[in-house]
Amino acid sequence: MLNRNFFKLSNKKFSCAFYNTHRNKSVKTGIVMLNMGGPQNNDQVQDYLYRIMTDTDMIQLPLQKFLGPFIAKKRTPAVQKKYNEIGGSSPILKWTNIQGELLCKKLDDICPKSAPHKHYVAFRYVSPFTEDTLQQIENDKVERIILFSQYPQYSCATSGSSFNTIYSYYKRKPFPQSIKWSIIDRWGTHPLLVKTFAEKIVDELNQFPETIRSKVVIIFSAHSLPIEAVNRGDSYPSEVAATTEAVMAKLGYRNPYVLTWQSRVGPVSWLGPFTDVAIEEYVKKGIKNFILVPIAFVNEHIETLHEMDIEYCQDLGKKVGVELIRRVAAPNDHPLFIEALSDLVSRHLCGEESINPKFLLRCPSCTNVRCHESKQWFHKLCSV
Ligand SMILES: C=CC1=C(C)c2cc3[nH]c(cc4nc(cc5[nH]c(cc1n2)c(C)c5CCC(=O)O)C(CCC(=O)O)=C4C)c(C)c3C=C
Ligand code: FES
Ligand SMILES: [Fe+2]
Repeated sequence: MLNRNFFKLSNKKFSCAFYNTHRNKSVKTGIVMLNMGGPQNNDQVQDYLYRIMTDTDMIQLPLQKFLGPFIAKKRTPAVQKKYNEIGGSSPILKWTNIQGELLCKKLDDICPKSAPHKHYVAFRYVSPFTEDTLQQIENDKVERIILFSQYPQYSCATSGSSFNTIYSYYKRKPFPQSIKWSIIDRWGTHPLLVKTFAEKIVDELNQFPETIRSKVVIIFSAHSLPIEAVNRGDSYPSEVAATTEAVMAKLGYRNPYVLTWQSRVGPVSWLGPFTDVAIEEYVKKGIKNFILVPIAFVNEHIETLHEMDIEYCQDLGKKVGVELIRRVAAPNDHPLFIEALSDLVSRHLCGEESINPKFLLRCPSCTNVRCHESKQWFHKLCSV
């Protein structure tokens, strides 16, 4: 039997204080920070790419068992070179640990009854792997777990793959019945996340001469998705657009803006318009001042530090004749962003939310059996 009570959906709004005074024993709470992760050194790059390119939740390729490893191997030297150019490793682990520590410190203050809170990093394609982290949580005898996707916008390729991995892990081994579970699957329009981006954009806008400031084009750029996934009904494109609109609303729509897509990989069609093409085409149209905003990831990574900073701002900007282009930093350890994280988690701890009904609905054209089984499994967890 699974422990399901915690998942009952409730419209009741409890304050943390109310909740805490009605609990008679402290709980030790694990915040599981789900993400794809990035290689810590050159030696990890090929395995990392292999795991991505053979993950059928992430991408579906013809003859994937052969083509996936082939692309991974072929891509390895170029990707190693990129990581070398940004310091030799992906900063995702470093930032996730900083964010987790700041988050738990805040939670210990605002929700003392569920303290001590401890963050766990659960990566999909590199250590610390999700499976090892789940085992660690059991070893630590954690009483309560918040599964917290670190992708603000939900995609079956990213967040979905992480949740499916948790399902697959427990399909193979006994489920720890004593643990209470809660899920944060998406949060792309959280007011404090939106405010974080808006403040960072204003900081960058202020670096432009006043005479051109209002004309600077804000390019919101997110990792692209294969067209096949878009047509299947993956909600990521609309959720990224929702974040973009919320940020622009916060800024009073003061500048022209556009949403574009970057980082296409492998021989499939990807959602456009592409960020590099947009920059080039706007310059041709006489628009030469830009701010780039990485809107779909919460910490620096290869795509901000290499693709945006080096390939777009530096190399492409020079080649096509950009006047000024600046990149907004990822949320990282911005205090407002840490507030956003702690607000999201504390709502779960206080019983206001446990799972989002949208999480249980598959894409209209999903044929992935693992999605079906995984959603059913999470649904059982939710219904008593
Ligand atoms: C193979 C298909 C891929 C899909 C679909 C995809 C979607 C997707 N990815 C992110 C966020 C990130 N991806 C990152 C790296 C990365 N992504 C893919 C492939 C797909 N991503 C590869 C092969 C790689 C490795 C790098 C490369 O070969 O270029 C990263 C960076 C990690 C780091 O180490 O810094 C992020 C972040 C999102 C949000 C997304 C959307 C649905
Ligand atoms: S691909 Fe979206 S639910 Fe399966
Ligand atoms: Fe990616």
